[in-house]
Amino acid sequence: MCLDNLFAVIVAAGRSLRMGQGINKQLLPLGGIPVLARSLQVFERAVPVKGYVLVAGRDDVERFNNMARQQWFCRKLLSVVAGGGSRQESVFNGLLALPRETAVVLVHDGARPLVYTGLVERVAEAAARWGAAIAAVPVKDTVKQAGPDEFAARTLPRDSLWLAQTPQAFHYALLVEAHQRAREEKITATDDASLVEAMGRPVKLVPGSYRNIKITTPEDLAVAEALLRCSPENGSVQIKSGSPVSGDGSLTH
Ligand SMILES: Nc1ccn([C@@H]2O[C@H](COP(=O)(O)OP(=O)(O)OP(=O)(O)O)[C@@H](O)[C@H]2O)c(=O)n1
Ligand SMILES: C[C@](O)(CO)[C@H](O)COP(=O)(O)O
Repeated sequence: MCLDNLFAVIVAAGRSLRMGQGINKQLLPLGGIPVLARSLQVFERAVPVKGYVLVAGRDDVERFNNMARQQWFCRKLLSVVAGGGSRQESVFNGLLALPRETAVVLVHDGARPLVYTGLVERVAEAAARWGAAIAAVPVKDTVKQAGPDEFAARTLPRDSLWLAQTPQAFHYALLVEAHQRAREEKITATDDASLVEAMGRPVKLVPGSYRNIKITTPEDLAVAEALLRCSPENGSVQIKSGSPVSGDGSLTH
């Protein structure tokens, strides 16, 4: 599938509970620019992206729309819609607001402001080719699965573990179907790729960047500030030796 009709959904309708009481992390300054503004600017600069829908908290729709258009000069912004009680619901609301001609859709967390155009484009290209693709990075720590009372029940084989990031990209019809089936079958997930996997469809892993962190707790903002002051724009991970790598450089899993 070609990338002629590539659109995006940027989700920013969460409650920022892990950041602290009464804070909207999307508007916290990062290097003097709001977190969300940084994320949106990357999609403004990503040439293949024709436009995007922003999903905001129900009480923030008008405010985010005004800021995006008047302060952040978001020319590709198609509309701002209200989110839902979960990230999954917010994504679905965004999908329904996209143009009918959408062929491939990118879904990105507004809380990941250090994303960069190269990663957006690579994930979109992989999704156009394979149907579904996500940015991901290899796990660096050893991961334990907890049993009851927080005793380590199992150590997971680190070589096969990746941390999913966003953007995540899909053939539009596939992602809409995955969300619709999840609603019917009461499947909930913390990322969109899980819903596609639940349909038995493969999801390509595209090497992301350890810089592409999600601003979740206060420490993340401090890390992001430090990252802004150092390391290159696109710190893509080096593909691990021995990982199955397909011709386009993305990884199978
Ligand atoms: N109902 C929701 C929940 C999350 N998100 C968005 O999904 C991204 C990832 O979610 P997360 O980092 O968990 O954000 P919050 O839900 O705001 O964080 P918390 O769980 O700490 O409240 C964020 O950009 C967030 O705004 C959303 O649009 N709608
Ligand atoms: C989609 C995601 O960013 C992939 O790592 C993550 O699952 C979002 O989780 P959150 O709890 O909604 O932040």
